[in-house]
Amino acid sequence: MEITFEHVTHSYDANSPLANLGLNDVSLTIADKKFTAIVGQTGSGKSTLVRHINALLKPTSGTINVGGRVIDSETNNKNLKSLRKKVGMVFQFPESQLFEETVEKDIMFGPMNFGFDASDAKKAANEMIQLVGLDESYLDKSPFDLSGGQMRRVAIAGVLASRPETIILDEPTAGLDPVGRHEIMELFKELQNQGRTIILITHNMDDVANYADEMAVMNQGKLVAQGLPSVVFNNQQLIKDDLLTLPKSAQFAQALSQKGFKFEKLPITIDELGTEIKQQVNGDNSE
Ligand SMILES: Nc1ncnc2c1ncn2[C@@H]1O[C@H](COP(=O)(O)OP(=O)(O)OP(=O)(O)O)[C@@H](O)[C@H]1O
Repeated sequence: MEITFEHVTHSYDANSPLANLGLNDVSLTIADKKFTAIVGQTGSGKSTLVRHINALLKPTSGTINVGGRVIDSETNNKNLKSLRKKVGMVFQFPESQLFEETVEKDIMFGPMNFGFDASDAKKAANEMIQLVGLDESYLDKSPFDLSGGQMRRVAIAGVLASRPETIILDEPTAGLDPVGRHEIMELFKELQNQGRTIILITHNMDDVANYADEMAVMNQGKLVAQGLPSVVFNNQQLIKDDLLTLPKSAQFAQALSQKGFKFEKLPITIDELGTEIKQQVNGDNSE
């Protein structure tokens, strides 16, 4: 589903549309079926931006077009179910929203709310628990008997169970250990491979470099850059202005530049860095 923001401004001050701007005249297209990362310093407007996609927030001015559904300041709260079924949102620390007695009931809650009948919701719970890397035996457990990482997976399964076309992830791996983070990121990539649109808010630039097709950089409510990660991470001005930090491979390449290595373009993943170093070392040897 393509998502387009046109001149979207959001003021958190109900009395003054020009004060406390969470978003300031943002125009942006998020491509269908791609993996798009939204980055920016804390308070730059990332969460405010994505909360407009399922109309949790309405723009003060401007419009958002979500696969043909237009959201503007006049959008009525009453008819949002079909939109919210299509756009699943995993909030920061989603496990804090678990509340049912069993994992199964928790995962079924979303689909039931969106009109699935009980047997379809049960089937979805069964599929999704496995998709997030837990076996069926977890379905009968209390969510509160699980580890933090397991609870996170259950909460994600609950969002996936309604089979949204677009999945918005607001720092979904915050607080997870590196192995847990890797597994969850691989799951999101797999969901994209199955045809979903993935939108990820993150502070982890390695995840952006490794998984995203496109990235958008926010600062003070404005969109300051958008494009391929390999291009955006090579925008020196963004780095200089402290609007973006580099993935580790690019940082390492920068350090190597001080030791005589030359990079026309900073490599942003370990694979790219490895290839560059190999070429340069082999090149030196053959001289
Ligand atoms: N409910 C709210 N009421 C008033 N101001 C808010 C509210 N939520 C966010 N803001 C303000 O809007 C701006 C953007 O906040 P937002 O949460 O969208 O940033 P963010 O980039 O997601 O930050 P973080 O990385 O810390 O999650 C900030 O200045 C913030 O203080």
